[in-house]
Amino acid sequence: MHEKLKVRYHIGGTFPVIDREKWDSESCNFSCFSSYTFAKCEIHILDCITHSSCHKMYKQLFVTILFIYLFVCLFIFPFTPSTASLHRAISHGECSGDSPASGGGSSGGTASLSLSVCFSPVTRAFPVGGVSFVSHFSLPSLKHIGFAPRLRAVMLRSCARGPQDALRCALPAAVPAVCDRLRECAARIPEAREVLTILEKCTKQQCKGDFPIVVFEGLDATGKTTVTQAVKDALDAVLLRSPPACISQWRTIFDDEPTPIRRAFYAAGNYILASEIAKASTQAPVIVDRYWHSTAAYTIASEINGNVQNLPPVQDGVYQWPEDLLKPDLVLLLTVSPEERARRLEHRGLEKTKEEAEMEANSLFRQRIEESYRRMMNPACQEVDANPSKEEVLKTVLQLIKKHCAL
Ligand SMILES: Nc1ncnc2c1ncn2[C@@H]1O[C@H](COP(=O)(O)OP(=O)(O)O)[C@@H](O)[C@H]1O
Ligand SMILES: Nc1ccn([C@H]2C[C@H](O)[C@@H](COP(=O)(O)OP(=O)(O)O)O2)c(=O)n1
Repeated sequence: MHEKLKVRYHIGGTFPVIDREKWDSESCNFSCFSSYTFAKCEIHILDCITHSSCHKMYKQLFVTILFIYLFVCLFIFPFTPSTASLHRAISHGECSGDSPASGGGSSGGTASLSLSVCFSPVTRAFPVGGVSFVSHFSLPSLKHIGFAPRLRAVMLRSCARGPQDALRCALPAAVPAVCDRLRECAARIPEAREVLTILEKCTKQQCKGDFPIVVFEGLDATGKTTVTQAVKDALDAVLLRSPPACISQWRTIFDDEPTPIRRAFYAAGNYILASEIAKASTQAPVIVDRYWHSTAAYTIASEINGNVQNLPPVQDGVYQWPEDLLKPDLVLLLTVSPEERARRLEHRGLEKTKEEAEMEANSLFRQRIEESYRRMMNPACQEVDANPSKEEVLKTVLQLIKKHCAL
């Protein structure tokens, strides 16, 4: 009964109407993508109610009472939500921490934050447009769904409890979410402000040119650098890599940060890269070494523990390409056997990053990354067996590019 609802929110703007078919009209349950949207969902609910087909008088009366109610809650009750009190609200069932959204339930770390919608004695008394709202929030707890900016930080900490919630928080899959995350840490990490400035300049030009865009993905030492260089030479293409050069000097700083900040950096890198890709694709074919699929696959694999069964189910929203990010024409996933990869890593002899060391020690982590890559959608990855020699891999890859792209 829980439908996944991607909530778009516009604080202070015009509120979109919720598609009421997405609602479970019995209990008014819905799922939202992240704890960020928690407070804002309430706004949608209001909007939904005001746009419902209920009798005009009912509507006006309801809206008036609701605004009085909110006014009282926001200004009469002390507005000091604490992590502890929010936890209390959650554990008392006023909002539930997990749901069977996307079919995962709370098992295997696939639950997402779901809020049982909550409007009170007031809405309970008003069955509106056939939808009777279940009262889950008591009056005092309404202060937790206010509009103060600091509430968002509280929400973020408090609601990111299950692995799936942590995953949603860790993977900012749209420019506003990336910007928010960078802004949140900019006071502590000045480089975040620099990334933001570059990002804000870049998000405008996102229209691709006529030449194809081909992305190469895969674990470390699967041969991406080798093959992308060879393809660039063979096709006289432009070779770009993520994170792009203009921000890669700050990579070591962000690599030492907690996952949500670290991934916000890589996500920002993808959006910045997108504008470089767009520009380059007007001149020549573009070859890209890592892009969104890397950000998503590494985030998912590091936020979920255990074996691949614990990953969010196939078709889950985390595997979707962000709507506001320039799409490539083809994504090739290079895979090699663990033994061959180990041989190549040893042969390459570079110092291992913390993540690479973890990958060597933990083959499950490696498996989770590869499986996440395989589950990515729109565009999905086309797998390439990269075990053979460099020449053979290049030949296979060029054939695939010719087959899928207009060249
Ligand atoms: N097809 C291949 N066969 C054998 N060795 C390879 C092949 N492709 C790459 N290598 C070697 O494996 C190592 C890792 O390759 P690299 O291109 O740096 O991988 P990545 O960019 O994916 O980390 C390098 O030493 C490279 O020369
Ligand atoms: N678009 C990108 C690119 C890299 N990342 C992350 C994923 C991993 O944590 C590292 C891997 O980068 P690394 O430079 O080691 O990759 P190579 O195998 O050297 O090409 O960077 C990302 O999240 N998003």
